[in-house]
Amino acid sequence: MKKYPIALDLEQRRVLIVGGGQIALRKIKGLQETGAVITVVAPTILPEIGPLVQYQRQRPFEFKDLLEQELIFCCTDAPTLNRRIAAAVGQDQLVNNTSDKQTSNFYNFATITYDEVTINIGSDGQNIHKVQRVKQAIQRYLAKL
Ligand SMILES: C[C@@]1(CC(=O)O)c2cc3[nH]c(cc4nc(cc5[nH]c(cc(n2)[C@H]1CCC(=O)O)[C@@](C)(CC(=O)O)[C@@H]5CCC(=O)O)C(CC(=O)O)=C4CCC(=O)O)c(CCC(=O)O)c3CC(=O)O
Ligand SMILES: NC(=O)C1=CN([C@@H]2O[C@H](COP(=O)(O)OP(=O)(O)OC[C@H]3O[C@@H](n4cnc5c(N)ncnc54)[C@H](O)[C@@H]3O)[C@@H](O)[C@H]2O)C=CC1
Repeated sequence: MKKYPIALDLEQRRVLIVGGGQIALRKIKGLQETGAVITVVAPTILPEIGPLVQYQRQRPFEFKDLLEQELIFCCTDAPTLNRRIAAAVGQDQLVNNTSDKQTSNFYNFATITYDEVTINIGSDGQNIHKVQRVKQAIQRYLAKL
């Protein structure tokens, strides 16, 4: 099914990141300056993550962590757990399972910021490698303007 691209206003919205490794860090970096209120839950959390989030719960995920969260990223290195979390979200919650796109109800774009213009590149989850090649080609083009 085709996906519908939108730009979300996340100011004061609650975002949960399950997992505290490299992929979690990438998603958290993408959330900077959106005004989102970010909670991370994981037994081990990269030290770089601390200054970038509002709340850290240094322990394994519990299902009650989902309560009142609006956007959820499953970023653990346990694909079965990521899938169980994605399956447990409510109808009004958005979930991105980084280890199984079939269970996500949204994806992230690769983004280029060019002054006030944002260029979002995506493939509806079809081909991340092509997305990265196109991003590089656009960056080379913009560098020449
Ligand atoms: C479905 C999706 C789920 C989601 O939303 O997370 C997804 C899935 C997968 N990614 C994989 C690999 C990598 N993804 C990245 C990076 C990014 N991936 C992002 C999005 C998405 N990736 C969503 C689809 C977006 C769309 O196409 O519409 C970006 C755009 C946004 C973000 O995640 O923040 C960010 C770009 C940052 C930038 O360049 O700007 C890197 C690079 C790195 O980690 O440094 C690698 C290592 C690549 C390598 O090996 O070089 C694999 C394994 C593939 C394989 O090995 O074959 C899968 C699984 C699969 O495709 O099934
Ligand atoms: N969407 C994408 O672009 C990509 C997704 N991935 C997926 O992301 C996953 C994570 O990758 P990395 O961040 O590199 O792994 P990592 O090893 O750096 O981090 C894993 C994190 O999961 C946490 N974790 C483990 N069990 C947990 C539990 N019960 N509750 C809460 N947190 C728990 C760990 O404490 C750690 O913080 C990979 O296994 C893979 O499935 C990997 C590459 C690209």
